[in-house]
Amino acid sequence: MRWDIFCQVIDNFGDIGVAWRLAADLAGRGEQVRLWVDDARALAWMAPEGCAGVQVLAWAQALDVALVSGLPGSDVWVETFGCDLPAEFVAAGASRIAAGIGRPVWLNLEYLSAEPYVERSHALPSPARGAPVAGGMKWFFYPGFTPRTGGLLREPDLRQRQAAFDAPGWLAQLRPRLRWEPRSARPAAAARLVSLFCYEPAALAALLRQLDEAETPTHLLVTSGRATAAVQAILDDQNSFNRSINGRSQLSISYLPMLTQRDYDHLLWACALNFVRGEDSVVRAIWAGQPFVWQIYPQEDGVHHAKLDAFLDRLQAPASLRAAHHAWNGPAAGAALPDIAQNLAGWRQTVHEAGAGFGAQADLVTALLQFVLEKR
Ligand SMILES: Cc1cn([C@H]2C[C@H](O)[C@@H](COP(=O)(O)OP(=O)(O)O[C@H]3O[C@@H](C)[C@H](O)[C@@H](O)[C@H]3O)O2)c(=O)[nH]c1=O
Repeated sequence: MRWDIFCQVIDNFGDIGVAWRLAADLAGRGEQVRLWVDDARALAWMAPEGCAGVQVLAWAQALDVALVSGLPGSDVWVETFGCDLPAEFVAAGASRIAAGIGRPVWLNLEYLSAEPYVERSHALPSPARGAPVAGGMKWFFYPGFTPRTGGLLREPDLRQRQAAFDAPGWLAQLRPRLRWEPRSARPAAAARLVSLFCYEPAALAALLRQLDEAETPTHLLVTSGRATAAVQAILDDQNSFNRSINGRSQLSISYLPMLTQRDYDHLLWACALNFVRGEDSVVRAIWAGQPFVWQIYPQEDGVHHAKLDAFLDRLQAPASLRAAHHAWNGPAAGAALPDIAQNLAGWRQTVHEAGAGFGAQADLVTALLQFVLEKR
């Protein structure tokens, strides 16, 4: 089938990250995908090699009815995260339908949540704005953690790639690309690797302090962008610097370049603990099977706290892992960060068991293909 996937970049990398992963997964299964995006800049580092079967187009091109009318028609329209399809694109599709040339299935791929409403809302229709198009219906497709949802993105070859992964070899080629933070300890060969992808968590200084004062060395691999800026802001602030990096000097810090999406997976597989954020990387952390702490995308009205708790319930997280998440996501005066070294083995077990359960369910693209075939 041919797919038109639309993506509007609001902020950060999750919109384009999810849209790209979906497009590439579909193409990997033989589907033809046009990905329309209003800001494709992140793809230059996320997926520099592109993907056979995925054509990236500028959103602005979809406003050109003549251009769209000249393209081959498609079988499925996907608007990611409620971005409305351009009226011009819908109009071009409507004339095609009026001429009896196909009728696309129109979907809205929603945000990921473990909350109960997802099972209730998944696969519900709603009257589409371009009513005569697509049978007048647009379908809500919700990713999720249970069989009554649309599932989680997981490429069919993921397990194989993971099993063949050579962590020491991958880390050796990464090393020359790292930028060492001179205010931290020198990287120790035997250090535990921890990756950090976050916004500005209130407990970041506490984490640095704990790792620095631990019994054993840690090498913190800090992702490019906000995580790097957040760590540097703590180190630059003399007060919190003194409070954070003043112990046994067990913590070394390196800054990563922007990694490709594939290499970000490799990072998660290579580390003994991953701090992840947003929608896409938390799913990748689950598949990595290593313990993780998730910083959920904060929403102004605070509704993300309920969303976080629903996720922790779904994970069957033990009290220590819940406390870690509450400290990591909490307000400045929130819960204390539990001792990581003491809890790591238990957290690994939790992630392992939850991942096995989620992995036994149909993945999102499998579910999506089946859904589209039913609605055609
Ligand atoms: C750090 C890093 C990330 N990535 C990728 C992994 C993911 O696909 C993507 C990051 O996306 P996320 O994990 O979702 O986190 P994010 O915080 O960047 O994106 C957020 O965007 C908001 C608009 C959404 O509402 C949030 O739910 C969330 O998705 O970037 C790389 O490819 N290379 C890297 O070096």
